[in-house]
Amino acid sequence: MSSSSSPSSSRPPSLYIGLMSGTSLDGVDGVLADFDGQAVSATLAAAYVPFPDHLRADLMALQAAGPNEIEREAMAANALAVHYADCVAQLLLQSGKSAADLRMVGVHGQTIRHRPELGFTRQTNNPALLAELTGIDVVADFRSRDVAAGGQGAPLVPAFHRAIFGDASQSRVVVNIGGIANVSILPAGEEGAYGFDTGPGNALMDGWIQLHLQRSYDANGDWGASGQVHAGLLAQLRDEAFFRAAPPKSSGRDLFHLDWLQAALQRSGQTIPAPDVQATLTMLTASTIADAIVAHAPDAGQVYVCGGGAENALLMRLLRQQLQGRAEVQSTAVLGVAPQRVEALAFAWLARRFDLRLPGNLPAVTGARGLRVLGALYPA
Ligand SMILES: Nc1ncnc2c1ncn2[C@@H]1O[C@H](COP(=O)(O)OP(=O)(O)OP(=O)(O)O)[C@@H](O)[C@H]1O
Ligand SMILES: CC(=O)N[C@H]1[C@@H]2OC[C@@H](O2)[C@@H](O)[C@@H]1O[C@H](C)C(=O)O
Repeated sequence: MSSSSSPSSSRPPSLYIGLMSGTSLDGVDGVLADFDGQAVSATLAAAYVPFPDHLRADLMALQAAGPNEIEREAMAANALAVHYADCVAQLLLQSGKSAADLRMVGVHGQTIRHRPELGFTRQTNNPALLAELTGIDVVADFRSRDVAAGGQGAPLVPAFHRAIFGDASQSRVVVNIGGIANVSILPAGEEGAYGFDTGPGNALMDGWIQLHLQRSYDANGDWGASGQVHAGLLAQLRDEAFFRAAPPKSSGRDLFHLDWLQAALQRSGQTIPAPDVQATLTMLTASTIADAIVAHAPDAGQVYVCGGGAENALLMRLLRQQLQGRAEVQSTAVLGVAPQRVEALAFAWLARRFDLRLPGNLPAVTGARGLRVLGALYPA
């Protein structure tokens, strides 16, 4: 991938925006990318719009059952669309493009419930409002069709990781550490990409530091680094059926939330200092990712990390420690894509797939009955 100027005017518009707001609930990451055929040819702009505290709190409250949910969800969806539109405006400004130059916006929405075993996953959003506010065609709801075909609807990024990070001669693993973590296993060559959610990424660490220090995340992992990993608590946390389950598997805040942690703390029967709990949660994320790699990609020598977790120095150190002698662990930045841009770029890529009516899922990853075109169109 390279950075380049505007596309040739002799070919049809090939500019897409991807917007991702993930399980961390921190805000929306956006990119504006150009495509050549099916492949990303350049990223022209990147932007991040943080959510205000009240929207974050409203979205957090929607992760579990509560009163008047329908209205609260609808209002949160409207507020989200306004922030998405703000992100689109920033991307247009940065790149010097106008809405008319754009082909589509691919927007993930905000996961507020993920229950594929019940036949649904819900990414709340108001794509009609986003189309109205931006004047650009919007593609949304990328997960439902895969779930309708019997799949998990997640993770979706392995197909994109294969397209952008796959290598002809080297086996690679890409790890996305957002609120939840997922791995993509990319054997050398074009075939056989595989992947699944490994469990918590930053979500529990974020929740714990918020509870104790009222900070939204543990910058650099400094607070965790001031504590000691508690072996007993780590064992309690790792004794979760999800970690032992065979793929296909996906997860969310439906399972990994603060009450899940509090229950394990109670079972441990001890009062553990808060920084030690943070150190233990960081080790939980690192060790469950490493276990997944060792079990499913023992020969992959190169591990590339993306998502906000790549910024957590303690987490990266623990992951390197866990994989020492097996794999080199680096950020996707060394492959030319900043770690915080990867997921947003994935949704620009999924919008392009939709536009070309090409499948976006990998049945081997999600467990769907077959390849499916993902997304629904809201014309400008
Ligand atoms: N400097 C930093 N130090 C430590 N952690 C960081 C730093 N910057 C970001 N993070 C972590 O990354 C998180 C955001 O990551 P990201 O944007 O990948 O999440 P997301 O889009 O919600 O992901 P997903 O959809 O994959 O769950 C923050 O909540 C925080 O925990
Ligand atoms: C249901 C849902 O929103 N899942 C997210 C979440 O965040 C990380 C992990 O869990 C992954 O399964 C997925 O996101 C990425 C973008 C994916 O679909 O690949």
